[in-house]
Amino acid sequence: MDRVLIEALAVETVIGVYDWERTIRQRLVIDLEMATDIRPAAAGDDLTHTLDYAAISARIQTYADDSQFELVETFAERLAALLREEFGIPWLRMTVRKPGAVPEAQAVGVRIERGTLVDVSA
Ligand SMILES: Nc1nc2c(c(=O)[nH]1)N=C([C@H](O)[C@@H](O)CO)CN2
Repeated sequence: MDRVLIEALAVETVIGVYDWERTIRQRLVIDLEMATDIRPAAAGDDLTHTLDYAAISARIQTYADDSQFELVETFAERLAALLREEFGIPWLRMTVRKPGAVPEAQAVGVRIERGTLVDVSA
């Protein structure tokens, strides 16, 4: 199935398990792959028939502004559920990276896939 992409979306949020992390905002970087059939939008050149990556990016920003989880797992899981429900996304793959959390690593984080991937192409 086709995908609409958002790559390396940077957000600031309260995230972390340690006391010092509860008082600051840290950067998370999100990659999102969303399954959808893009042909209806392409046929009519019509944004209303596809997943609007600008609207979804804006929703992720407000979610990050308002959330204060300890684990990146919780941040990712709840965001995936919210996006699937609000935007009717049948399947998504989301990577949430926390740069700088482990100084020796470029980034650490989680990757999840949620929903059902139905191939309607061909
Ligand atoms: N699997 C996870 N491991 C860790 C997390 C996390 O969210 N998921 N968080 C931390 C700390 O908050 C860390 O990022 C502070 O540097 C440790 N391990």
